[in-house]
Parts: sequence; C-alpha cells; structure tokens
Amino acid sequence: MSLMLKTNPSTNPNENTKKTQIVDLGNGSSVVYVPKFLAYDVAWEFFNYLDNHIPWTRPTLRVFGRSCLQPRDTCYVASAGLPDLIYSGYQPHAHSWDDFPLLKDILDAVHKMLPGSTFNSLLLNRYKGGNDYVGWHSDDEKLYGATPEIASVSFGCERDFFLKKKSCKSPQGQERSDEKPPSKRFKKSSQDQHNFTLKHGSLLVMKGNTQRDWLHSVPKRAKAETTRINLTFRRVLLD
Ligand SMILES: O=C(O)CCC(=O)C(=O)O
Ligand SMILES: [Fe+2]
Repeated sequence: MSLMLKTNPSTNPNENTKKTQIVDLGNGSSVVYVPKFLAYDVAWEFFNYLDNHIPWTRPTLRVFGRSCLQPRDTCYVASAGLPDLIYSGYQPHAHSWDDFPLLKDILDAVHKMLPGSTFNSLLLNRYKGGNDYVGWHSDDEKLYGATPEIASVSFGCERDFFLKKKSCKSPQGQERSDEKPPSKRFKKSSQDQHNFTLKHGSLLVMKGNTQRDWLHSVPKRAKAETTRINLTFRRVLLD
C-alpha cells in the first residue's frame, strides 16, 4: 500500500501538538496524549488497511490457571533477533516489519513525534465491538526494562482508556480489584485514577514509572458498536 503519511495537515506544523495533554502522575510516571496525531482521513485509510490486511488472531490465554479466549484480536510485529514476547502463557509469532510497510510509516511518524525514541516491536489489538476489551494490567514484562516508554496509536471507534494506581499491597500488578466484591474494593482518590477517551488518529504515550506503579485498561462498553484498532509500540531490550 502506498499512502503518503500525513500527520495533521494544518499549515502550522505544531497544530497537531497544540492540544497535547501532559499528565504528571507523580513519582516519575507520566502520560502524554495527542488527540490529533494523524489527519482524520489518512487515519481512516490506515484503519481500513489494517482491518483487512493484518493477520489477526484471537489466541487462547492461561489466566490464573484457566484457559480463556483473549477478548480481542491481536498480532505482533518485531525486529529480528529480539527476545520472544510471552504474556499470559501465550507467545505470539513475531511478524517482520518488512511485511507491513505501512506500519513502518506509522513507526516513523511516532519516532518523529517522540525524539529519542527507538521502538522495535509493536503489539496490535483489534476490538470488534463493545464486548471486546483489555482488563486491568501493566506492560511490565522484563523484556521492556524498568521504565519502558509505550506509544499507543488508536483508529476507529472511540473507547475509554483508564489508568489507576496500583495499590501498595500488590506492587507486582497482580491486582484485579474489579473481581472483588464492592465491600472489599479500596476506594481510590481522584489522583489515583485518570480517564482518557482515545480518539481516532490519536497518540497516547505512557512514560517513566507508569508500568511499575499504574494499571491500565480498555473496559467493555455496550455502546461501542464498531471496530477499534490500537497499535502499541514498545522497545524490547536485548538480553
Ligand atoms: O487498546 C489500548 O488502548 C491498550 C492496549 C494495551 O494496553 C496493550 O496492548 O497492552
Ligand atoms: Fe497495555
């Protein structure tokens, strides 16, 4: 596919960063949100390409000793020679960047927006409707190192993206507080949670200690009827 990648087509080169939100989560964690990272029409062309050409799979995961279907489609792209990604007992096949030139174009645009970043892997997710979701987790796998920067580009249906601080009792991110009865849930203050609506063509970046200290999720939404595609660019460190 040959598509000239345009970020926001405004004559002002800083237009797409004008509405950028930077949220300091404290203790060295922060989130940057760029609502208009990609121009609207270009982002729809990308959506259509990704929806139709990515080899999506819906793997079976092992979570707390039980097998379950991952509640969204996925695909993984990584540079050659990197350690394997394994999560929830699943090791996705690493596709080559060369098979998807469009993904390389988006990667270049992300690198331009985030000077100094050097992402070498990409986890793609496709949420086919409001029943598809990702539960509370942090991307704190060892292969990303102690303070990974994760850049997330969204296409299609807008969905909520929630962040909540890990409670002191479960620093390893094993907490699944929504599975506890309400009486056992710890009430969080407003500083301990942040909500974003991830727009079509937007970029959200998690930085610093965010994976160590915070959980994130994209919850089910009855009203989200159409498909959303999300790309999370990550840097896998060499052993
Ligand atoms: O879809 C999203 O916005 C988040 C995806 C995510 O958290 C992940 O792939 O680890
Ligand atoms: Fe994540």
